[in-house]
Amino acid sequence: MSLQAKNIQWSRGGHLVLDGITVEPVAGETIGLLGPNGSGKSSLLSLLAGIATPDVGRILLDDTDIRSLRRRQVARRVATVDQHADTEVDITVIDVVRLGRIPHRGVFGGDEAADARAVDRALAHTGMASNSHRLWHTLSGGERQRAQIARALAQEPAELLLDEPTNHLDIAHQLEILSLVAELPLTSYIALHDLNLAAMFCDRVVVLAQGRIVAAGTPAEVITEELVERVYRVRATVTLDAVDGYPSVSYRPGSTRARESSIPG
Ligand SMILES: Nc1ncnc2c1ncn2[C@@H]1O[C@H](COP(=O)(O)OP(=O)(O)OP(=O)(O)O)[C@@H](O)[C@H]1O
Repeated sequence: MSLQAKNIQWSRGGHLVLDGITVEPVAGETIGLLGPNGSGKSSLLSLLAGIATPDVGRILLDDTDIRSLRRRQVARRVATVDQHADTEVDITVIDVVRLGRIPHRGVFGGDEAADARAVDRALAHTGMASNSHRLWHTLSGGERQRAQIARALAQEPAELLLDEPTNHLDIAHQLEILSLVAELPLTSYIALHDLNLAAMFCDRVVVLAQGRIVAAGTPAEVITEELVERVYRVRATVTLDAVDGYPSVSYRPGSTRARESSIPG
């Protein structure tokens, strides 16, 4: 159940962006979308969010094709945090978080008490309650990212889609944001470039290359030296963490990029 992609194909400008994509998370799982630049991670997220529509295949929200749902119905279930989630308008954190309640408002307004409770819960969950009246331009990158996640949580979604949520964050904030997301009782899809962070925080990972799935499974099954070389053309040593058992990647100088890609088509 949950939010699933079934045999998706999607082209843009005559270019096959995604082909034969099936991802079927169990409710509550954190799914890492991995793959080189241009492999299709953001495109898949936009299809899962219902922002774009596949040419072939279906995006199912539980058992319902997302195409048959109204925008507002989807937004009540699926929240997104974009790579470039930012605002030029200098509003306060709490006003940003309140935007998450828009899908819950009807023509005659919404339930103000429920809105306030959801906003308070989202601020508390992301550790932003004490920052709620700060102006956007005074926030650090990590605080802005937390505010955007709070806005998504105020939506009270069952599914959360995040496109490189750790971009531009220092390592402490990367760990903090991903711990926060992984602990949420939601189904999450996270596009990530950092294989070590994906290994630490994702229940399962899906690796895309040239718009196709080239590997999928638990991080320990998927993130191997062979995979890193085949997909990224980079030599690496992969060891299993002695305490937690997840794979840990150390890169070795001297990539293998010069060789022709052998990614299966
Ligand atoms: N609207 C579009 N028109 C033409 N090509 C597109 C369009 N959207 C995506 N693409 C192409 O689809 C491919 C996948 O892009 P996408 O942004 O999904 O990859 P990505 O894995 O998220 O990349 P990155 O890691 O660089 O963010 C790229 O080759 C991109 O140029």
